[in-house]
Amino acid sequence: MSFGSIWAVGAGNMGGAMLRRWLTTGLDPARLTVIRKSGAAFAEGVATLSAVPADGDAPELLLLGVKPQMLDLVAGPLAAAMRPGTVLVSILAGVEDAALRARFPGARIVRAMPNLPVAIGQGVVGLHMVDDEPELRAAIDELMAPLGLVAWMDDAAAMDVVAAVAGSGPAFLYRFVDALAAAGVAAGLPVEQSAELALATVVGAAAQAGASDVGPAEMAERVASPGGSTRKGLDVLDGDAGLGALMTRTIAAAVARNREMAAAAR
Ligand SMILES: NC(=O)C1=CN([C@@H]2O[C@H](COP(=O)(O)OP(=O)(O)OC[C@H]3O[C@@H](n4cnc5c(N)ncnc54)[C@H](OP(=O)(O)O)[C@@H]3O)[C@@H](O)[C@H]2O)C=CC1
Ligand SMILES: O=C(O)[C@@H]1CCC=N1
Repeated sequence: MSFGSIWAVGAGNMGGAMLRRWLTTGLDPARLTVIRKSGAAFAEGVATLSAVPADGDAPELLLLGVKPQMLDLVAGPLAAAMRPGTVLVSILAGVEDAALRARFPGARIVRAMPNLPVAIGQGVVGLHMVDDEPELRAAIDELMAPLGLVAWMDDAAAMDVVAAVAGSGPAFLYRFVDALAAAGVAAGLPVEQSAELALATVVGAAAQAGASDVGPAEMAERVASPGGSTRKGLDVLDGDAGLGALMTRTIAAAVARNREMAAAAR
């Protein structure tokens, strides 16, 4: 990895998942300092602090992983501690490049939008950088590669959509699993068995789709025998008020909230 020293400010569900994956794929814990509100130990060999050190050696890379609403609590002390040229990777939903630049003058800013499956190397990380710095881009690619699929977005506005589709996406899928299980119960399956079958079905189907050389639409066709029961179910999902309309509203609501958080940070 090209970055010698890393500070992570915030190491909760998302920041923590990224850091743990980096540690399990070879990041030397001695190069990482975690700064989190509680100061609770993060991982063996990783220095953990409860506040930004006033006189510490500024890092080469800063991973900003607090909630967007906490940005102004940490920005002042962090900006004072950073050196010109520090790379700041922000995973804050919504918060735009200009808002980060205003708070961290002199930093080289990269926005990243990850999701929780990065913990097992099967996540998605959307990336956006305003400045054209090919070397930095290559270093960020190398940093993110162990986390899963990496996708650079040219358009900054697309990051709010990436946050909804990929960042929030796992939560939407978990709801689908629960809804499938609940529907199974409503149709007569025992509660625990329905939950087990629904989860195993989604895990197996997702893994197969991921390994397939045909798209999900064709995969669905292979399940639906002509005149069979899957077609009847798909007719419901594909209807006017079906899954397409529901997902459009779901993503629109999440994107709108990301844009609200962006506005609040301006
Ligand atoms: N959760 C997700 O799936 C995704 C989240 N994100 C983004 O990640 C960011 C973090 O979200 P998430 O991990 O879910 O949130 P969490 O609440 O799980 O983690 C927040 C982290 O911030 C730390 N923190 C809070 N206040 C301070 C402070 N004043 N100084 C230093 N550290 C502080 C907390 O410390 P402590 O550990 O001590 O409590 C914690 O480590 C958000 O900006 C969100 O938009 C992006 C994509 C997906
Ligand atoms: O809910 C949130 O605000 C963040 C953004 C993407 C996933 N979690």
